[in-house]
Amino acid sequence: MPMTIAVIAHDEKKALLAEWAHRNAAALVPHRLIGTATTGAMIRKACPELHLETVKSGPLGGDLQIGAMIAEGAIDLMIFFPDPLTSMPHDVDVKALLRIALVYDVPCAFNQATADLIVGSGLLDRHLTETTDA
Ligand SMILES: O=C(CO)COP(=O)(O)O
Repeated sequence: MPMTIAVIAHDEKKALLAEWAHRNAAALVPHRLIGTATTGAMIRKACPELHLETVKSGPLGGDLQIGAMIAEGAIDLMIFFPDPLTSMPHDVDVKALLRIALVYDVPCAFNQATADLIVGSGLLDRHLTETTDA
């Protein structure tokens, strides 16, 4: 089955995430991506072939929408490149997203190195061969 993968980045890291998605487009294309609005728009521009839907922008509730999807069991993997050097008006939402991802044990990558390890592990490809009733 395809995975549902949340893709989120703060402004300073958006180009990095778009570049990562472009570099890993072949592995990502069979899966469903859910991005916060601005991150999603940048990824869509870099890789139009990806199946990407968007929620609201992070500061307008997008992090919380993705958090709610995590609570519902609808997110299999989260790739989130946060900016650790800039204060955010929606810091509490970012914290809530991280907390709920930990509560539900969602596999997460917070930088390019870890995102590469996850793709390199074959997790995305393995998931495709799994069936719902397996
Ligand atoms: O703010 C974000 C994550 O906290 C991301 O939101 P945008 O992708 O809309 O910038």
